[in-house]
Amino acid sequence: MNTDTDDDWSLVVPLKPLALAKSRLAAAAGARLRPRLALAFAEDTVDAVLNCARVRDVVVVTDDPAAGAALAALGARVVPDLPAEGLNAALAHGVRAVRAGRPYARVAALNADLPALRPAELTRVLDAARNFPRAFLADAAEIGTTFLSAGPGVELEPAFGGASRLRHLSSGAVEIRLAGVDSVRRDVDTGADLEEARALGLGPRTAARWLPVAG
Ligand SMILES: Nc1nc2c(ncn2[C@@H]2O[C@H](COP(=O)(O)OP(=O)(O)OP(=O)(O)O)[C@@H](O)[C@H]2O)c(=O)[nH]1
Ligand SMILES: C=C(OP(=O)(O)O)C(=O)O
Repeated sequence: MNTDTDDDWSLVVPLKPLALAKSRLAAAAGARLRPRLALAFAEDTVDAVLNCARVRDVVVVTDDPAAGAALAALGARVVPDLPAEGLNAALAHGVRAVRAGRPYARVAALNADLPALRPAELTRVLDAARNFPRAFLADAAEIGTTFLSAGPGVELEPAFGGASRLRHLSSGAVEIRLAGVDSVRRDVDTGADLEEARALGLGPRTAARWLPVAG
C-alpha cells in the first residue's frame, strides 16, 4: 500500500467573505477598515504559514474573489467554499481537496485571524502535534481553538466555533500544552485582541493598517 506520508504538513485555512468576516471588530475598526483588516490578518497568517519549515502547502477555503487572488499570489492554493454550510464543513472540504491528491497527507486546520503568527512557533506546534493522531491548540482565551491536526489516515473531525476547546477535548483530540507559542494562539476577534497581537508583533500587512494611537 502506498501511504505517501512524509514529515511535511498541508495546512487548511478557512476564510469567510471579507464583507462578513470579523464582525466583532466593527466597533473598534469601523465599517471601512474591518474588511481590510480581515484580509490583512489572512495575508499575514498565510505568509507566516508558507514560511514555516514544516509546511508543504496551504489550502485556503474561501468564496471571496479578492482575498482568494491575494492569497493565491502569496502561494496558497484557493478552493471555493461549500454553499452556506459553515466553518466545519469548509474545513472538511479543504482536507478532502488536499487528500484527493495525497490520501495520507498530514493535515491541520488553522484560523485566518492570527496576524502575529511566527513561523518558528508554528513549527513547534506541528512538531508536538506529530506525536498524536489528532491534536489541537486552544486560543489565547482558553475557550476556543486556533489549530487542529490529523495524522495520516485520520479524519480531522473539526468542531470549531465558540467554545470549541472542550468539544475538541471530548472528541479525543490531544491538547497541546506548550509555552512560547503565543503567536499561534492569539486569534483576533476584537480591538482588545488586536492590541494583544500588536504586543506580540504584528505581521507587516496588519501593522500597516492598524496604526498605534499617537500620544
Ligand atoms: N471558509 C469559511 N471560513 C469560515 C466560515 N466561518 C468562519 N470562517 C473562518 O474561520 C475562522 C474563525 O472564525 P471566527 O473567528 O469566528 O471569524 P469570523 O467569523 O470572521 O469573526 P466574527 O464575524 O466576529 O464571528 C476565520 O478564519 C474565519 O474567516 C465559513 O463559513 N467558511
Ligand atoms: C471558531 C472559533 O473561534 P471564534 O470564537 O473566534 O469564533 C473557535 O475557537 O472554534
